[in-house]
Amino acid sequence: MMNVIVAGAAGRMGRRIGVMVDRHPDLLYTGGFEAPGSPAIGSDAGELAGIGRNGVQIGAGLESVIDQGDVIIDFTHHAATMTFARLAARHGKAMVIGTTGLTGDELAELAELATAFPCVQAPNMSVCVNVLFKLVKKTAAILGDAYDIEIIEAHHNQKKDAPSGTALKLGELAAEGVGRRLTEVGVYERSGMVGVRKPHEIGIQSIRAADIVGEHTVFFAGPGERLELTHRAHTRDHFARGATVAAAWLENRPNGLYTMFDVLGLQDL
Ligand SMILES: NC(=O)C1=CN([C@@H]2O[C@H](COP(=O)(O)OP(=O)(O)OC[C@H]3O[C@@H](n4cnc5c(N)ncnc54)[C@H](O)[C@@H]3O)[C@@H](O)[C@H]2O)C=CC1
Ligand SMILES: O=C(O)C1=N[C@H](C(=O)O)C[C@H](O)C1
Repeated sequence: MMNVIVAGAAGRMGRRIGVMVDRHPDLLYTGGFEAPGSPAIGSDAGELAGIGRNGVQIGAGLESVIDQGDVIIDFTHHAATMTFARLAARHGKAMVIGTTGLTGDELAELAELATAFPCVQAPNMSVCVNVLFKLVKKTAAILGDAYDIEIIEAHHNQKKDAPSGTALKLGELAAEGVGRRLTEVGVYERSGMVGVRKPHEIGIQSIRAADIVGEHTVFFAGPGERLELTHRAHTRDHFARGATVAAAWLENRPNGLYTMFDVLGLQDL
């Protein structure tokens, strides 16, 4: 049994994670917190999640609740995530990080910190998106440079980061499939007389509209045809369920930085 602390418990994901923790037989919702100053502080976590009062009072910041759980599930903001990871390392707590927008330096620090605690970090906790990750790298390797690769992602109009963490990971894996790095070939904006498309570019474009939960399409466009691989999320529940599966998977796990490939057993595919 793992006692769970939900970071950002009042958020879109935090509330659904509360539901999925409550449904998971090996998890117990024992702590939750929000940013200092949040109106949710002091309220009941169960009521926030819509599962009925559970007696867990929302705290102000992780330090106020860190002794209430074994694993922290974090879907907040990248700068906050790093603060939580430093605390988790100090207190030997496990962590599931779904928050996106982490910088290269933050990801490097996280890898270092994770020598002191077990952590699953993934820009997308959905089973099918992690299958898509595998398919995209293999498809890029099969089709090679004869096919232009482009990515379009669409999310709700409240999303703060762009491109999505999922789109960036799709781009990284597609680039790896053709033996390159996204940092060399990624193109994130085309506006004005941009000239003809350079060979090997991987364009990533973002749509932000209404309440779109999350959609990603990878285009492999070649002479006279194209292949489109698309994932569409219907609700946030599959992300939240994936996060709870990861939290349970971390019980008695050695320290280290893991991905959803490890959790789902996809690492060797
Ligand atoms: N990995 C995945 O499968 C998924 C990742 N995400 C990512 O999760 C993050 C959150 O997304 P949403 O829930 O839609 O955002 P949201 O804005 O609805 O929720 C974020 C919550 O975190 C809280 N928060 C911010 N700073 C905090 C701090 N210092 N301490 C405690 N709480 C703090 C906010 O008050 C808010 O309640 C984003 O980075 C998003 O890209 C979202 C869905 C799936
Ligand atoms: O902000 C969201 O909502 C989502 N963010 C993640 C991302 O940035 O990839 C995952 C999912 O697409 C939903």
